[in-house]
Amino acid sequence: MPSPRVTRAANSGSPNANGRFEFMSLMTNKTGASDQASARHRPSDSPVHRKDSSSSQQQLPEEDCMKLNPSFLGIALRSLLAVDLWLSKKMGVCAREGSSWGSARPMMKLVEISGHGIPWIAGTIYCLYRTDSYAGREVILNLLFALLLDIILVGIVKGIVKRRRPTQNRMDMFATFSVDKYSFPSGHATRAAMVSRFMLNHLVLAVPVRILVMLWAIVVSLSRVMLGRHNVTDVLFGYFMGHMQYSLVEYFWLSPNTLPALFKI
Ligand SMILES: CC(C)=CCC/C(C)=C/CC/C(C)=C/COP(=O)(O)O
Repeated sequence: MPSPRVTRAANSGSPNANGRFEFMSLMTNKTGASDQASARHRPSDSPVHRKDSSSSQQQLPEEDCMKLNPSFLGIALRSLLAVDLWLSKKMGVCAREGSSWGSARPMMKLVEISGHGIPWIAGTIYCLYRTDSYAGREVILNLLFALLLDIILVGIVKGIVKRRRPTQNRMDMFATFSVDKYSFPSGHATRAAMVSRFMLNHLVLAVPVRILVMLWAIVVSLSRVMLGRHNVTDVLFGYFMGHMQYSLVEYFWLSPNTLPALFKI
């Protein structure tokens, strides 16, 4: 004889202490535990597929987790974004002449020019023209390839992401493309990371010069946030992307065999 509790639940469909309807336990009693497990996996028996499941209380815990995860990710991303904006604003100490480190703004703009694409590309073409050694020409040609690749890849990502520059930024940068109204990723950070790694791996440099090259890359990247041009995440991603670009250049290294005409001296 069924217990009064089960009979009442079967008739009324009222929820138990867990908010789960008692007819679930009734099904277990009739068919056994293994049947309950298989019933869970039958789409037609699943609360999600049941036409009359108007209440979200009927959903199984696993499904609740699947629903909560995206919102958890959303909250995490929104929190990261809030920290990013707050930190970037705090670090933008040279964003204006009147900012706390406003007097350092002209020096930061010189650092900005030192990582700009035009001096790097023009300087590399000049060195390519002046170099008469075979090995030197190979290295410089690959540096030129790296710089052009950097401009293209950064332009593509900026055009896809379309993240606006921080509100504290003054758009007074020299020689920009239309995509440079966007801030993600920082083109200066990608270039600084890529060029510094390139120089450290392909030029024979004394230790103090190697340290200077590393410091230059870090200062150029840091200056993007200090000038208010970028958020911290734009620069961090840019630095990472610069390293990835360097690996790409190594992979597709142009040799005298690939471009023989350019190596005729
Ligand atoms: C030969 C050639 C196509 C040169 C173009 C060089 C050029 C105008 C690069 C843009 C450099 C720039 C302003 C990048 C923006 O850097 P962010 O760090 O502000 O993203």
